[in-house]
Amino acid sequence: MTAKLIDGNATAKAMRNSIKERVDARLEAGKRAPGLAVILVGTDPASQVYVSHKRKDCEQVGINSKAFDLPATTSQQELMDLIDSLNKDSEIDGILVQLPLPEGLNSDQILERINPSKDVDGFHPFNVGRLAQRMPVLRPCTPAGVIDLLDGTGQDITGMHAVIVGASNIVGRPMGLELLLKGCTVTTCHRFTKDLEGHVRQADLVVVAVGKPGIVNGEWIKEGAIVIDVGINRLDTGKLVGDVDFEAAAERASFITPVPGGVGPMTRAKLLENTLFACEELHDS
Ligand SMILES: Nc1nc(=O)c2c([nH]1)NC[C@@H]1CN(c3ccc(C(=O)N[C@@H](CCC(=O)O)C(=O)O)cc3)C=[N+]21
Repeated sequence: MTAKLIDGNATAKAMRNSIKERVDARLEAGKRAPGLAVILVGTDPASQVYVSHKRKDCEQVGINSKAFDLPATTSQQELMDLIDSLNKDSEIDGILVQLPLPEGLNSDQILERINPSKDVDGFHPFNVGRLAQRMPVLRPCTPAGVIDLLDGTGQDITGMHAVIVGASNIVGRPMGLELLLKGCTVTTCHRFTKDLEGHVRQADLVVVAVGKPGIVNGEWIKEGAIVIDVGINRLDTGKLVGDVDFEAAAERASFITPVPGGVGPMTRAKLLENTLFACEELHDS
């Protein structure tokens, strides 16, 4: 392997430590702890694991997490009412609705109900619009975490041709906005893209967020390119892998994120940072 590994675990840990210090300083100054409401609807096992991680992360840095575990039979109206009450709750700085929601619930309508100042996922159209217009407030956690990882490499990505694979609302689209803001020339590929290989071969920076192991062949990576793998796929063997064929990509890349231990831990750390930001800058200032 010739690529340097981008260590998301270490970067996330340093970020949590600094968040903890800032929270402790608040408490010493007699201010309240930041509060995060974590809402889980239904019993999807993967979602249960993710949510329990997020709650532990909060505990570790001194953020008060308030758990709402709702049955899969919860109605749209009940969930909307819960959001309304959390929007009004002065102890709550962030509201996280774990996705995907069970079938029958309209997640777009629910996410749009969250007060934009409590939208610590950065999914609300207000926050996406602010980012699109170069005035970010709360930024989507995964793309913002990727930017921190890129900053950590010490490479200047200004003017790079960035190719994003995947155009979801939660990663691909905001990732393009973040990279534009960094001065990249951005290409976004998606299910209708005709020559994925041709685009990836041109990229100085590749960000892959599809959720399909091997969607990017490692041999497509240009010599010296930076590779960011957002995919998290559990194989039948139990092994976690990303979307990029890691071994072959690492032969060519200059920097590459591993899975696990790359982007995932940063997504979680950014959620904590957004919650503290909402508390200090949007609610308690
Ligand atoms: N409202 C909402 N916000 C989210 O941010 C959100 C969501 N819903 N639904 C699900 C996805 C997925 N997601 C992950 C975050 C961190 C890891 C993570 O830390 N992964 C570890 C591995 C953990 C393991 O071993 O399973 C790693 O990559 O090293 C994984 C997945 C956030 N999501």
